[in-house]
Amino acid sequence: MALLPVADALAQILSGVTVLTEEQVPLGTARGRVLAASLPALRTQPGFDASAMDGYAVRAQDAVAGACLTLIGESAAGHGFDGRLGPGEAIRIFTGAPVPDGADAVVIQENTRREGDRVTIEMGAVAGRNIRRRGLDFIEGAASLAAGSLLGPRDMALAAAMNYPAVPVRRRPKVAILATGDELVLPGEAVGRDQIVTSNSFALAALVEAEGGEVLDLGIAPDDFPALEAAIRRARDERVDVLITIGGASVGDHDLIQTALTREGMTLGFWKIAMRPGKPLLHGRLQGMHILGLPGNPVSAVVCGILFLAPLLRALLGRIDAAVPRRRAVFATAWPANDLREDYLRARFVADGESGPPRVVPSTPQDSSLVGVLQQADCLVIRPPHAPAAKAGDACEIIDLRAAGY
Ligand SMILES: Nc1nc2c(c(=O)[nH]1)N[C@H]1C(S)=C(S)[C@@H](COP(=O)(O)OP(=O)(O)OC[C@H]3O[C@@H](n4cnc5c(N)ncnc54)[C@H](O)[C@@H]3O)O[C@H]1N2
Ligand code: MOO
Repeated sequence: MALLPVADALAQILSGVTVLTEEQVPLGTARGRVLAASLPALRTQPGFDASAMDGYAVRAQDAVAGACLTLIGESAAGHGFDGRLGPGEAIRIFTGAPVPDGADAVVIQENTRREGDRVTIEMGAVAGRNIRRRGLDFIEGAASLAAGSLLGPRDMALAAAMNYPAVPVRRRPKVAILATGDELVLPGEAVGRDQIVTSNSFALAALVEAEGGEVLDLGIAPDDFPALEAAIRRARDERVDVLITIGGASVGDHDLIQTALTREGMTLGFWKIAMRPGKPLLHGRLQGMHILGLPGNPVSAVVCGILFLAPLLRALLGRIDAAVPRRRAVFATAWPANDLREDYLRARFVADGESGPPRVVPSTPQDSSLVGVLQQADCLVIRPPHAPAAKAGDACEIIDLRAAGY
């Protein structure tokens, strides 16, 4: 059976996505959430012409160098001056305070000399100088935050300044994670002679949380149908949006996950893709659930998580930037030709101080069981199917794992 190309597998997963419903959350809890609607400004900022400096509000035509003006009052932030500035007059003003009617410039106090209620201008004023015009920042009604954006600290500042006490965001996707295998124990448990510690469940839970999802941890199921089917039913009963299974996806006698999922009602989308690591990836739907059956090898599970689970979660959240970003790099060493599977090589950047695209060295060995190599990697080098042998200096495409926060 021909293996499905990586791009087709991703397109198939994303084609079945319905964006999640929206909910209102208090602004203070909205960091990391995805906006469900664009937010127009609810006010104009600044709402009045405001001083950018501490000094004196003046009429520029009066405040020439050497002029002596009469001080008639004060305008402070939160306490503006009620009257109007007349010819030959000045008003003491502070940063953020409303510029009084009649004034058209602010002279900073370092450029003046003050004696009682007299202010001598030492450097002439320029009309408009040191004044932030009303609406300089944003205007009421103008759309400033786009639907589908992920709210970070700077977005929070703008939403607050625009006067939103709460914002409409997408519901968090709920993701069940099921590790499978008789050999698995949890970190800290006694590890028998034939056993290993589950690592994938932790990587994938972290990935789900980093992408704004909520994890339902289904723990570890042994390689038997009753246990697997009970876990699948639990995910279905909890109405999760995505069920991730780890392991048991290949062709061995103990690889039961596809049969268990099918028995529980899954409609298979695809199984086996032209990718290394990640060949036995499985995708299907069971009622409302998206199902991703990830291979058990730790690198395969994590790379499939980055390539397929992250975009799936972003699509469910309606994110504008659903694709995992790729960038150009160059090989710092030679690398052999590729076969029919699209390869995602764990690689490190060469810190040689040179400018230009990053130079990368694929790690050796590339075995998909190596958690240590994966953790040390800076990026994944993408090798298209049948890519010819590369020599040092040849261009390549990478996923920058560190920049992506993975
Ligand atoms: N005859 C063939 N054998 C295999 C093929 C194939 O095409 N023909 N594909 C290989 C590829 S590629 C992969 S990838 C693996 C995937 O196998 P499974 O998805 O069935 O995974 P398991 O056999 O259950 O486990 C593989 C490996 O990973 C370890 N593992 C499993 N779960 C975890 C976990 N939660 N944390 C850490 N490590 C885990 C498990 O102990 C095994 O060592 O199949 C190849 N075989
Ligand atoms: O594709 Mo498997 O994922 O090479 O190790």
